[in-house]
Amino acid sequence: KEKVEITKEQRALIKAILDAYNRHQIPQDVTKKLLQEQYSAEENFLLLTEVATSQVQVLVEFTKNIPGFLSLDREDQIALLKGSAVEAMFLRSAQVLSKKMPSGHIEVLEERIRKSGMSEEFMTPMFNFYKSIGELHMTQEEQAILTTITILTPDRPYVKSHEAVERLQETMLEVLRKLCVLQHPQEPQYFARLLGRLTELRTLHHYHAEMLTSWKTNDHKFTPLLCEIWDVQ
Ligand SMILES: CC(C)NC(=O)n1c(-c2ccccc2)cc2c1CN(S(=O)(=O)c1cccs1)CC2
Repeated sequence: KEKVEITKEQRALIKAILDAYNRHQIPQDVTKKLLQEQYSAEENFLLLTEVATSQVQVLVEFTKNIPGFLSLDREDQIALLKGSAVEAMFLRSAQVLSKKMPSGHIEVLEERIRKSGMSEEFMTPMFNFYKSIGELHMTQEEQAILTTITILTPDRPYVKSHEAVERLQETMLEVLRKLCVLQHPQEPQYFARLLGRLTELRTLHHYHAEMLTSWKTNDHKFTPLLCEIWDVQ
């Protein structure tokens, strides 16, 4: 039986990331709006745009607190943010939905999301992903570090210093591996299941790109920040 121990440095890393993750949350009022009275598909779309935009702002702030991120090449920092924004948004959405919410809130949120002009074939994989994340019952640390690993993916488009990013990601992967062994001793495959979710995230990223084109054709407007981070228009 492997004796797993988290080093002092790794504990400091976990603390830094968890603090940043908890400090940079989407403002409650923005997500609360999603729960208010009945909206039309158009209004739901606008609300999601607002929530997604605020999530990107939160993502940028969170990323700046990832140890080592700001020492990366400046252009690589942008490439990593743009490459991971959609996946980080779906991960955060899944975490929002898997949180203990007052009964009925989840259903209302799901209803708002379903009725926002999104194509049906995108709904199924998206809600399957939310469900598969919810079933993992991730701890806060695991959520924060999994988001960090997603951001530090070396093979995003236009990343130049692949090795520098890979080194940072490997450090985070080792921390997550140890956390999984320590926090889920009965599930030896838990770490592998978490990494499997990252693969599922990439397929959602692909669906999302297709969605954007369909929204564009139906003349849906996005905010300048979403257009910038998603390379739209
Ligand atoms: C919490 C934030 C990050 N989640 C969020 O913005 N959601 C949520 C969501 C999930 C669970 C709880 C609350 C909200 C569902 C969807 C989005 C955004 N996208 S989108 O970015 O493609 C978008 C499409 C049109 C305008 S913005 C569409 C799907």
